[in-house]
Formats: sequence, structure tokens, C-alpha cells
Amino acid sequence: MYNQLAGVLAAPGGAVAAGPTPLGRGLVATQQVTQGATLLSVDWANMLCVTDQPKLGDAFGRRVLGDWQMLHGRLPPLLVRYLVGDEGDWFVRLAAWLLWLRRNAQGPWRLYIDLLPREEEITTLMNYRPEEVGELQSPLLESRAALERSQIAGLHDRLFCTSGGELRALQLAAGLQDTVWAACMVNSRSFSETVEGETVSLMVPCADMANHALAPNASYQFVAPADAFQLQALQDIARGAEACISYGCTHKSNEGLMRDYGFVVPGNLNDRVPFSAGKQGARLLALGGCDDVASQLAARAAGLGAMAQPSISAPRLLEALGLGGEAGGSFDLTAAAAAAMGDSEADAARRRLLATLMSLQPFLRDIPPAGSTASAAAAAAAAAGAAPPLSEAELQRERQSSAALVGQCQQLLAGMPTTVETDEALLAADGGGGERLGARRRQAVATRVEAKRLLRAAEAALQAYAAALR
Ligand SMILES: C[S@@+](CC[C@H](N)C(=O)[O-])C[C@H]1O[C@@H](n2cnc3c(N)ncnc32)[C@H](O)[C@@H]1O
Repeated sequence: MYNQLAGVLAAPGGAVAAGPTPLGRGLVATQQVTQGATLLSVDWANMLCVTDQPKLGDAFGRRVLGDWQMLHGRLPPLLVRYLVGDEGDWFVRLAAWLLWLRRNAQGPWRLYIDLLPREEEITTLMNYRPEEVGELQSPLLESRAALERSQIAGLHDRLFCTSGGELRALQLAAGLQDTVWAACMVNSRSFSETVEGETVSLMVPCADMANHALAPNASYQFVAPADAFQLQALQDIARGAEACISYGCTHKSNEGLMRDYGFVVPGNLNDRVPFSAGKQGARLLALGGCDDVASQLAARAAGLGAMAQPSISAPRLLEALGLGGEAGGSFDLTAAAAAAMGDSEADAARRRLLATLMSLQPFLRDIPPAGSTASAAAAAAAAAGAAPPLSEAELQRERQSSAALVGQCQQLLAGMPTTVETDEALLAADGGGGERLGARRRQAVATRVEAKRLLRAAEAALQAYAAALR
């Protein structure tokens, strides 16, 4: 089906086709590709394009919509008015267009719709039913899923619902599930580009088969001289290898990725262990009875002297984790993260360690300034080949602190109904395709096991720290 679609909507000579990949269905190189080569080119008249803020200028968006209608047939005037108007935001307008195509399209746009994931295959949070969200084993994700679903229900009732929505004459969505489907498609498959100074949002057939990678080997852009949206190779790509792009979501935690795309990144650098400096932590750290980091900082800013030391020595922690390395314990987090962007499990484990380090930030003391040596004391000690000695009382406090934080990890893990091992066994028995578990349950297990792996990594790091204390 993909080849049929590409034969009509993409320019001849493409070097990729849809196929099975380790990430699910994706784009696979059909030939050896050299760096800089065009992998796929889709003419602007063959994409769905809406201008994000029509009031700031919409000449490009109107031109593309005009060309689209000349090539693919006229759209109902009510829909056209809605697409070029500024009543709905870009997201809602693209969803309306998709819903209309789903009900009415023929030819290549029928193929396009048929190639899109079906409801039962969609794993974005919004598509989880209330009875399924418990599988995520995360109160945060559960409440986020409920919120997403209630927001989309509001949109459905107000706009798309065939019985009472403002656009009911277009007969867009018979039930809430239709609207959820369209919203998930727009969320997870649209591109944003600025063309002729106009920011537009696009659904681009064929190009929207590209999966996301932390270290992408392809990029996308609108190429004005070609009047086309293109995927290009950032490096040589072997025949049969997957071509991946970056979704530009490098700042998103796994919660954000589940919300927008329905997948998680193993070892997501933006995830944090939700350590708390609650009562137990505050007592152990002798921080004057403050219950959380924010109030500690506020109290410190207010000059309350009882704000004693953070609990963990940063240079010692780095050393215990094998992350110090350089003279004076200097550590470049950005460089360490950049060096761990691969697909391997070792890279994912490394990223979990870095995420742990960042989670511990509120508790660290003697943090070395970026790119420089640690504290003067640490620098002197490093020159002498050893960390500065700690008094027995200091050692005692460090041990108590790490024990308290380890306890928090263990408590969080114990509060989840299944273990890493059970989850991994479930995934292994499923064989990769979600055939037995179903797509959403499989993704829920993949998501919760990733949260547990981070907690395990944090627990192990703190235990290594405690063991290295002397
Ligand atoms: C733009 S589409 C990519 C094509 C999609 N795989 C398909 O079969 O239609 C985005 C969706 O692909 C999947 N995806 C993309 N990147 C992924 C990744 N790195 N890991 C797992 N799933 C991914 C997610 O389901 C996401 O919502």
C-alpha cells in the first residue's frame, strides 16, 4: 500500500519505503544512500497544510490549499472556511481535515487514511481507556491520560460531534473515538515548518512514516526551490537500515513522549527520580525542619541560617560512579550526554545514570562549575590523588542521606504492582509486536518498566556512593 501511495503522492526516485523495523513500522532504505541524498520528496500540493496563525499572514497556506483542491478535488466550502480561518487552532483544523478525508476520501487519500494506524494500534495517552490506564502504574500518567481524554471530549462535543458540534453539517465524527483518532494522528504525525515567514503545520504522506531516534540519520525540511517537503540523509545509510529523524522532542520526558507520541525513550535524560526532601529526608539532612526543596531554598534565600549543607558530596558521587575522571573532578554533563545517544542498552544505562545525577541535584554540594575544577579542596585532593577526607560525623551524615534516598527508590518500586523482571518477561513473551498483549497494554508495560529501570539505576548509584564512602 505504501508503494502505491508513494507512486502517486511522492516524487519518483525515492530511496525509502515503509517496512518493519525494530521500532515498529518505519522507513527503510531501499538502496545504499549517501550522505546528503534526498530520501523522499513530497510536492506541496500533496500534503495537508494549514497556517498556524492566519492573522499574521497566510498567503502560503492559501496557495497550497488551492493547489491541493485543484489536484485532489474541491472540499466543502464550510471545511475550507474553517481550514483558512482562525477560529480553531492549527491542531483542530488539521484534525477536521483528516476526519473529513476519513469519511469521504477516494484514490490516494483513501490509501493514506488506510495506512494510518487504527484505533487499537494507537498508544498515545489520550487513547487509553479509563479501565486501561492502571497498566501504566503511574498516578501521574493516569491523571494526565484522564485530563487529555476529558479535553478531547470537550472538543468533540463542541466541534466535531455529528449531532451537536459546530461543524456537524460536515458529519466529521460519529463518536468520541473518531475525534480521539484524529487528534492522535495530528499529535503524533504532523510536522511544523516556517515557509516564506509563515509557520505552517503539515501532514505529509509517506514522510510521516519516519520514526524518531535520539541520533537521527535523516532530517526533514521544506525545500522552497523544489516546492517540496523532503527527507534527507544526514549520513550514509545502508540498504535495509531504518531512516530515522528527530521529532524535535529532545526536551521531553517519557511522560511527554507518551502524551504526544505514545512511546518512551529507554534512558530518557529528561526523566527524574521524584526524590523528596520530605520529613524523613529533612530530618536526616538536619535542614531545619523544612519539608521540601522549594521551601528549603526559600528559607535559604530568606537568610535562615539553619539551611545547612546539601547531603551528597558531588565530587565523591562522581568519583563513586566513575564519572569524575578528570583532574579536580570536573565533569561535563553535556558532553557525557552527547556521548551516550546511541541505541545500545549500554548507552541507555549511561543515560539513566546521568538522569539519576540530575535527579540528585537538589541534594548535591560542592558542585564543580561546568568545565572547571571542583572545589579548591577537591582540586587539591585530586592533585594529591585522593578526595578530601571527611570527618566521622560527615561520613555518618552522607551514609544516612544516601540510605534515605535509597529507601525512597525502594519505596517507589515496592508501590508498583509488578517488578522489572515480571514486566520484562511479559514483553519477551509478547514477541515484539503486541500480538498477545495488544498495542496499548504492551506500551504500558514498556513505559512502566522504563520508570522502574531508572529507579533501579538510582538505587544502585546511591548504594555505590555509600559503599565508596570512607
Ligand atoms: C510519525 S509516526 C511514525 C510511523 C509509525 N511508526 C507508523 O507505523 O505509522 C509516529 C509514531 O511512530 C511510533 N514511533 C516513532 N518513533 C518511535 C520510537 N523511537 N520508538 C517507538 N515508537 C516510535 C510511535 O507510535 C509514534 O506515535
